Amino acid sequence: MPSVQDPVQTPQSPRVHGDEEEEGSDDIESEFASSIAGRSNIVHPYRVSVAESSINSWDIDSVSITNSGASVHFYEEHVGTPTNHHALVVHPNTGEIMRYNPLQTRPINPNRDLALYGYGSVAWKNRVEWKTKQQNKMQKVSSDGEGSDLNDFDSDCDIPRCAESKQQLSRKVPIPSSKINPYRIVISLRLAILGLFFHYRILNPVHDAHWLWLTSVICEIWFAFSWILDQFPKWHPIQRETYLDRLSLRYEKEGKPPELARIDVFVSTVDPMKEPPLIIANTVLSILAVDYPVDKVCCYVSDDGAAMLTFEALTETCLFARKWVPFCKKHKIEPRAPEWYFAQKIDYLREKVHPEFVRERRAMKREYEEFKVRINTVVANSCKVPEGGWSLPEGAPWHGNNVRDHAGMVQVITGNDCVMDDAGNKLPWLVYVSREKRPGHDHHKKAGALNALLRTSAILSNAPFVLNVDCDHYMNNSKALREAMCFLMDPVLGEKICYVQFPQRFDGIDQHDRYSNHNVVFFDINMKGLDGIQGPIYVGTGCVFRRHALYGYDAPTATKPPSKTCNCWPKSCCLCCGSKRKCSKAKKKQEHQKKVKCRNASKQVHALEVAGRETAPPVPREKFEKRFGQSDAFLASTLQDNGEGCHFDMLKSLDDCIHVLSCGYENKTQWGKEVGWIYGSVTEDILTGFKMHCHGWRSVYCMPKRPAFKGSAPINLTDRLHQVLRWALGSVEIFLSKHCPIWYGYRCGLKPLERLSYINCVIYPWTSIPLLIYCALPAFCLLSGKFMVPEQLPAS
Ligand SMILES: O=c1ccn([C@@H]2O[C@H](COP(=O)(O)OP(=O)(O)O[C@H]3O[C@H](CO)[C@@H](O)[C@H](O)[C@H]3O)[C@@H](O)[C@H]2O)c(=O)[nH]1
Ligand SMILES: [Mn+2]
Repeated sequence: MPSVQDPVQTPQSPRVHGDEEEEGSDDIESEFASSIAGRSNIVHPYRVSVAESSINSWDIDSVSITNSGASVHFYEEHVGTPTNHHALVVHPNTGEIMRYNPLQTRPINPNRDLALYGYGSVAWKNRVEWKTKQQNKMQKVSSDGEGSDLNDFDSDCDIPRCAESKQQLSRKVPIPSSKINPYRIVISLRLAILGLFFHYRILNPVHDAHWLWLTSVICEIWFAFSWILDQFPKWHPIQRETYLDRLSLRYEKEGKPPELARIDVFVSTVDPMKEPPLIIANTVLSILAVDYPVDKVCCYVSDDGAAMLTFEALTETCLFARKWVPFCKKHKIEPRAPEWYFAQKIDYLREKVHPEFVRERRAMKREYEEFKVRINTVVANSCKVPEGGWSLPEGAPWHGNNVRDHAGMVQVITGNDCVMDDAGNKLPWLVYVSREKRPGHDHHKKAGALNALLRTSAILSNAPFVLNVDCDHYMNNSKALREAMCFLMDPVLGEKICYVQFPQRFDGIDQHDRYSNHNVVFFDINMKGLDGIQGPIYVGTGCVFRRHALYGYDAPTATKPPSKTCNCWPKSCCLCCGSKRKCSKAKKKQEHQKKVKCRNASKQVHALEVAGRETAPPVPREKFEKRFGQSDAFLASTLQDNGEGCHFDMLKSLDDCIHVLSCGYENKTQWGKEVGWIYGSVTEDILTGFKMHCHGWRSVYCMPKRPAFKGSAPINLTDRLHQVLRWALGSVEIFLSKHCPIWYGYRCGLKPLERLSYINCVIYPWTSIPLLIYCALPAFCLLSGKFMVPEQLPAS
């Protein structure tokens, strides 16, 4: 029996603002009608198709038809079902109460060209037919023009360029000593005063109120300790500067295909009511329009809500991207999330903008308004879930009808040249993924979702780098990926870097930042300090990872041979070469590794790697399976040369994807323990970054002048308190787990000061206890008539 969802009670995803401006009405029906009038070529969702097709209709009849003209037109009476089986809904336009038959399933937009929904497990279209069509299309595709206008620098002369292309891609910018030294002096002074203070406190107990004195001293010691934990990692902050032009010179040589590394972008969403589709659409659009070679970017959206609304919104987004992406690239606009771009006011006269741009911008703004109307329509329609749930036009039910119990879904919405933009260029891949959910399984929230994406993307695109963003964090700087590559692709320093973290910046926060959403001390001071030690902690979004580090491998050690024998990534090097010869360097390394005491955190990795080298090929499969699970496709991908483009059989890959998305896949594997995002805390981000640092990796904090990502922060007190409480609980979970930085991972790659800062991260919620007690002490003093310091000062 399918679950019954009462459409009257289903909360509606908030409507987007701004779409009423142009149409002069706040009414969905009229928005819809006027947009139809303006754009006859757009296929619109349900309302019209309902009137046209009685088979797929909503079968809604009016209960109190007083003035039923419009509604009768839209909602047809269903005679087959008794009226007591009908559900009641309020008509969005007239406000009258309607009935509709909930037992009918309703397909997603049946009028749209089915190919636009892409290709995957939720596709109803004949797969073979689709494939042939795509192959024909692929043959017609001319080479793509992307990458030529990516950097605006002058083409002065070639010789300096050559020299420049060999230079480092980034550098540390020292913080002027005039700034940092006063800070250090103050810290030292405070430390000295603290010493004197405790000298006095400990040597002068209060004899008639010993417990009062002792409690207060314990609290004070705790405060001093947590202050030290907080200050010391800030001792040596650094800043960094990137050279995007050198990156381009090195990896985008004229006349050659760009050699920039491929990157998979992970966007996670869970609840379309809390994370409205328009927000996700903006994030996805900013990613699709990124300033990076198109065939090097794949965007994966993980939908833990398995919502057809999200899926539909993404297909709409993909349609709009065909116009939006060429516009962004032509005019090099920032940011590439339309909502925020159009929110910027441009003074055309003062900035002397070209009239053609003004015209195109206006036209694009209109397109965007219409896009918003379409998203609103999808949102409005999604509130009327029929009892049988959503269905696909061919009659099969939508897998996600039961959010807690459904099969995995993968749908490549754009990809394999399936969708070109209006300028005739390819669009980056956009893949919709919803992992399998079954009752009784622990799905591990965001970490579980990201691990599922990590496996799926390994099978489909297997890019060596992975960007992770929350669905409400759009890319504010279209060069953000290039910024990250200045570190990760640096020939000297790059190999040791596991991730590049960008600061979290937020829009829409009140002027005084009353809930401290900006977290200035953390993002502008602490993280810079950590960058001077071993690297910033991972904060869950706006972070570009090395896939290899996510697989739980150790950072390359200093004894690593300086040059690679093949064009592949460390560790898997020997495996993927398929060579049986054991070069002397490799032997030396093995011997060295035997001498090195096995690192606590990575015993299995070492075992696997050493075994892998000794017997390559074949790879010791059982060990691999114990670590990564049983998918052949996934195991093969871990050994693949990451520099290669992806060639795969779509049909076979989708089956493999469904396999790795299944909820039992991680059983008896190292996923969430040593591999991928680590489970065991709601702040999976801190834990995951911590494990990487324990493996000896370094991370980098990148703060481009134009903020790389911007997100939405909670702007009401309840949400903010919930968020802060969740973070604190996450820290407590880590503190009480085996991964507590106080005792975990000694004799591994974690530097002592970095450890201090992680200890600070997991210990801070406990400060609430001494704080509470300390605040209560004066009350006790009053009640007991005693005091916590001796009442007579010691005789001098
Ligand atoms: O079962 C789940 C739960 C959450 N998410 C996604 O996880 C992200 C973060 O969740 P949210 O509820 O927005 O948490 P916030 O407190 O706003 O997020 C901050 O804190 C989290 C925990 O430290 C980090 O993971 C985030 O990146 C960071 O932005 C969102 O994109 C969600 O869609 C899932 O995909 N599946
Ligand atoms: Mn969030």
